[in-house]
Amino acid sequence: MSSLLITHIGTLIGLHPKETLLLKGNEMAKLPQLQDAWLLCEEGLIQDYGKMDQLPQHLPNGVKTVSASGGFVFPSWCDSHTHIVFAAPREEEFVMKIAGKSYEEIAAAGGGILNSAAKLQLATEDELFESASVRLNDMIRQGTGAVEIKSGYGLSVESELKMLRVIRRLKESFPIPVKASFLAAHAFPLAYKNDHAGYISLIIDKMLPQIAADGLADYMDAFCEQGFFSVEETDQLLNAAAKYGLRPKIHANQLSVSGGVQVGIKHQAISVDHLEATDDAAIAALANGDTIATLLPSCSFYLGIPFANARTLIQANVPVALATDYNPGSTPSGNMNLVASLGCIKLKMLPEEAINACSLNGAAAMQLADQTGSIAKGKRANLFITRPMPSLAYLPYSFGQSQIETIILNGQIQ
Ligand SMILES: N=CN[C@@H](CCC(=O)O)C(=O)O
Ligand SMILES: [Zn+2]
Repeated sequence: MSSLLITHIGTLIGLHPKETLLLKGNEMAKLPQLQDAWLLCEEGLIQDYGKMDQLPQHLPNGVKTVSASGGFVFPSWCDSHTHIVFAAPREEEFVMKIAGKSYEEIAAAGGGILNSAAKLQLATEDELFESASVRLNDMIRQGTGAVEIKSGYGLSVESELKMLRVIRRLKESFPIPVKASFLAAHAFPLAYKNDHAGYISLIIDKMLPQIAADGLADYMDAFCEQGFFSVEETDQLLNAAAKYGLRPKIHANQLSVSGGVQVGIKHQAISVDHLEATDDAAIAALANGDTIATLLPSCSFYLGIPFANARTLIQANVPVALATDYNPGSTPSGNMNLVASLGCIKLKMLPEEAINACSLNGAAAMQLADQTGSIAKGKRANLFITRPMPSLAYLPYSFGQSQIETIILNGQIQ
């Protein structure tokens, strides 16, 4: 693999020590930087960096040089919560929402997750791979350099496995780390509307053993929410997943206080995600722990539901990550730049906090913080170069616009 030297970096962002794998509390506002810098990538990894006035005399043979022309260099965004494998968009529900229908009302009318599941059953693996690839390429162009993708629009043995095989193919085909979460417990399929125990058994007895045997999932997910999966059902599912070594990353407290946070922590969840409806008991359960609160502000924005209380979580010394939740129903957007902006504008996070939440803590929410999410020697060289900007805050301030000029993955310009 070739070497790449980036010169004339206005500001190099995110220089956390390599051993820093998770940020909480006051640490979240610390984002070490270096001005007037260079950075050298070799064999796909960050080899070294320093000040421009100390540019090394001896560089690797055949090194390619690119000037950042005074722009900032950031570690790539780490998007730790997405549902980008789906068969069709749902813009008809967008129009229903404009006309005043709630997310729950649309789901009850046969829309929502079941609508996506019906369409996914008819799609081939190739079709799903092609459409998810277009989405993932768009996300990469917007600065994402690591991603988690969930199943959950299959809701049958065959279709859940189909989704997970598509995610595996994305893993094998794209130059960024991809993690897979198994989310058959996303909604009860129509056939099991009145037989919840039957669907839970299907997941535990038929899906999990095959998925584990084929190594198709890294994590277990469940939508723990009124009208979806109860705390008891989630508990049962997470117990079963633990037998296969699958740790949880779960949907908790999105539409109501569901008890999802506590059941997630009981099972050593890597992250509990959403938390738009979080109460004091959930914050107390998370306080000072290592379970990451993954907040999804573009979902709140799109659905018009409350925004999670990031400030209280940070004050309670909880590690906070931000992710897109890219999916056809509640968040048809995979733009992490917008997520960083909404983190600042709506969650009142400082730019440094939002950027850490979109990078290092996002990586931690996929157990990838040892290889990506910050600029450290030996880490994967997944980076982006921005236009020259007056300050760090300018990136989230200029919401809805991209400042990104160049994407570098594994030390190679894309
Ligand atoms: N809340 C559950 N799952 C998704 C939405 C899925 C859908 O509406 O298709 C979410 O995270 O928002
Ligand atoms: Zn989700």
